[in-house]
Amino acid sequence: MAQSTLDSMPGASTGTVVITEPLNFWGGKRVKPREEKNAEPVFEPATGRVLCQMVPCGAEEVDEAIQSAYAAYQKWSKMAGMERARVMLEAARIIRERREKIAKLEAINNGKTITEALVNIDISWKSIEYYAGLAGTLAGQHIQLPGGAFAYSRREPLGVCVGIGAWNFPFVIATMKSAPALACGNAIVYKPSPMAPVTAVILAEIYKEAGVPDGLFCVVQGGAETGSLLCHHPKVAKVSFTGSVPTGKKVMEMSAKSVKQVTLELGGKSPLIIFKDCELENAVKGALMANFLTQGQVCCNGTRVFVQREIMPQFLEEVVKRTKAIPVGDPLLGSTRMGPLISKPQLEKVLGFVSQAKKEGARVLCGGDPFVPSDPKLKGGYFMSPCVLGTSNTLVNGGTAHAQSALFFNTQSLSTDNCRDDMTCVKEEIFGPVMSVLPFDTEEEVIQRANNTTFGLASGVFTRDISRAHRVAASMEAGTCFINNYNINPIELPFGGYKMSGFGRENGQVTIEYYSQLKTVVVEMGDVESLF
Ligand SMILES: NC(=O)c1ccc[n+]([C@@H]2O[C@H](COP(=O)([O-])OP(=O)(O)OC[C@H]3O[C@@H](n4cnc5c(N)ncnc54)[C@H](O)[C@@H]3O)[C@@H](O)[C@H]2O)c1
Ligand SMILES: O=CCc1c[nH]cn1
Repeated sequence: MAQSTLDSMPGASTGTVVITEPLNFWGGKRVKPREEKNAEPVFEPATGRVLCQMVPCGAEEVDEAIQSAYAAYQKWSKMAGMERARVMLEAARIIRERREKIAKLEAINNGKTITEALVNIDISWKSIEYYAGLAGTLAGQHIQLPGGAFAYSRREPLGVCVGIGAWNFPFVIATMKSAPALACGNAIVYKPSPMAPVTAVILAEIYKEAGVPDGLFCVVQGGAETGSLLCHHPKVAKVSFTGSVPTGKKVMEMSAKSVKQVTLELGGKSPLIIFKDCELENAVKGALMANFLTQGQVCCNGTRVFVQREIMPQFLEEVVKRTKAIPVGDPLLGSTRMGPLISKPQLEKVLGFVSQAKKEGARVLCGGDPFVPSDPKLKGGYFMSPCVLGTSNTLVNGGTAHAQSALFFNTQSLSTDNCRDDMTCVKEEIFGPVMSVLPFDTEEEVIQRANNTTFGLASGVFTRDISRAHRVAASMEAGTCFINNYNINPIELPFGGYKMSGFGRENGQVTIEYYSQLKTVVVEMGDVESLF
């Protein structure tokens, strides 16, 4: 049974898959929902068809999963790091071997293109390999004390951790949380997003096949209520959350009641700053990578694109030309570069942001409309054309933008900048394929404007001036700054937010700190000197 969903993948095409197997996993096996009455349909975004039913877990099921994780933790935490590493490496190997099938299922459930889904699955097995490599290195310190006494510290796991994930990177988020957690000797109960529930259970089966104790990686399905049960459970030591700021605040509040450790990976509205001395073609490519991966549904996207005024016309001409050329359509075709958004409400929300932007004075330079692919089976899908919002007087009235630059950008009185910092589309996270382009004049000004947000997940700068690049990177109030590229997030690099984009880190060595704790052991070698 474990393999049947994946086994149907090689021949599967968009609009053909229906999943009926249970999506919960604990005690080493898939578990049927106790009652089906609260089942929610999960849609295939490319077609609008029902892919499966997601049945939320109630209190008893959550408790069963956590008890099973706790039992597994008792065994796993006593194993040496090298022994854990061996099992994890086997899990990474199995994922690598099945990468095409898992990627296909991910693309069907999420709508991201198969090309991106394959990259995501590769990040996932690399994450497990990376933390397997660190598992054997976990160690404490020896500290000599006066009189022959000494102390040592032990790096110990936390216990049962909970992972709560967003829908945009379902398999990646499940591995990014479980890999460091397991390397440190913890067990983890993972709740995927109710909109993307199908691949977390595949990961659970793979860990089991690789040899983890039954219960070590559990999957409970559900939405807010199930998430809240997890955050309140007394046997849970830590909650690692990926999602929106409003939900993150709730998770923190609930976890505070029993003083659970928390990692929050939240949303963003990141700035990408393009100076006039940049290599323009790379800057344009960077802006597209910063905005349109996974249909723009990426937390660290650089959606506020600040372009130095002198190069705005050339930049816009090129960025609009390339955006218009993005092939939108069937996510399972190798030639597609943009699939559907995750859901109908998300599509409507994003289109609503575009309408609002127009009302507030922005000009749609391209896209921003519902898109109906020519393939009849995709008629019910949640597609839209990728959108660039910019300045009204570029690329209009015929003539090239370049020719118009003297008129509209070099003469103060004629410059009409329709994307402004106070617009909704520039202030709020849209989470769709919408790029807002804003002009700027000086470095000092753009740094101030870039940081003028409550978010702080990522940032980027394109310039050939090496000193400026590092000066700007140091000034950004954000967890990451990309210089002359964007959205490069290999597993070795710490990832996380400043300000309201969250705290704690995922990826990189530092994440070991967030899934372990130090115990100090003090050893007396002589007699006790008592004051009493
Ligand atoms: N920083 C990062 O690494 C990162 C990565 C991916 C997505 N995100 C962010 O996630 C958001 C999009 O994802 P989303 O729409 O799934 O976010 P969301 O906050 O709506 O949901 C995230 C998860 O929280 C669960 N949840 C909802 N209410 C809950 C509650 N009261 N208690 C416990 N759990 C609850 C959901 O079921 C889901 O699993 C965006 O803001 C995006 O920027 C951040
Ligand atoms: O949506 C965010 C995706 C991401 C990239 N690296 C870590 N999370």
